[in-house]
Amino acid sequence: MISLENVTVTYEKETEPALSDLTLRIEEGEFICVLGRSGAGKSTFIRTINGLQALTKGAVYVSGKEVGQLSEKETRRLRTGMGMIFQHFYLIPRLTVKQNVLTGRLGQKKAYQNLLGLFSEQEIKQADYYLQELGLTSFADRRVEHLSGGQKQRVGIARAMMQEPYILLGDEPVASLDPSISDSIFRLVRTLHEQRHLTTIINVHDVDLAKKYATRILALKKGELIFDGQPSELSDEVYSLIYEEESLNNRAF
Ligand SMILES: Nc1ncnc2c1ncn2[C@@H]1O[C@H](COP(=O)(O)OP(=O)(O)OP(=O)(O)O)[C@@H](O)[C@H]1O
Repeated sequence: MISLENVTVTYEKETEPALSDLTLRIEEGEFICVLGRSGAGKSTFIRTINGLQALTKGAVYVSGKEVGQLSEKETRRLRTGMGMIFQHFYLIPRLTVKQNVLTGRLGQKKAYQNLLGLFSEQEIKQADYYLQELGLTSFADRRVEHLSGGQKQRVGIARAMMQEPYILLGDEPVASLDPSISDSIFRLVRTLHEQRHLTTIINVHDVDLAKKYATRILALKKGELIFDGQPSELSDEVYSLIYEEESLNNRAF
């Protein structure tokens, strides 16, 4: 359902590509974790899927359509179908938990409805449903600036689910959270993934989380795909390859 064909991204003024000739297919309903050292290309990879990243070469297809060739309207529809969760949550601090969750619907509404903050009864019911699913009902009227990191990420997930996405993308969603909270966030995401057959693609630093929750692991190193396999296939050798330091000889001083 998602395919990348020879995708290369080289940022302006950079000599090395951030993604180098990536070709792979992701099927509906997979739970993918993307591993790699800092700067390996994980965020760039996620952005190629939701069309936020211009490609230097190659093409990305989602549901058979080439992402870079969509009209504005089609791009908006594509993004509505993709929920995103982020390391820094990107919530609106002064709004309540429930108001933040409701903003997940804004992409599907007309501008005047957004301006007036109009939500239908059905949307409010849906927000209540996700608040409950994510254990946030008792926080619904609290401003998000007063929540803990784990609670904020649960709001982020509920907001993403309000889009009724068929793809969930996560860019280091647990990087600022402690290990037990990170595990509970992954458990929630895995449950939503299973209930809704969500295709889920998440960047993560923690290899144990990837092994515990993913159905498939990808690893990037300097923009190249160096591992694509089942969690059980991620051996110590592969692990070392992903995370080894560059040798001093190869380092530019
Ligand atoms: N806007 C940009 N302009 C120039 N170079 C960039 C830009 N964004 C990323 N890069 C470079 O591209 C490479 C890949 O970056 P990317 O953010 O995709 O990696 P990452 O694996 O997500 O890293 P991290 O785990 O630190 O978030 C890095 O060398 C980075 O410095």
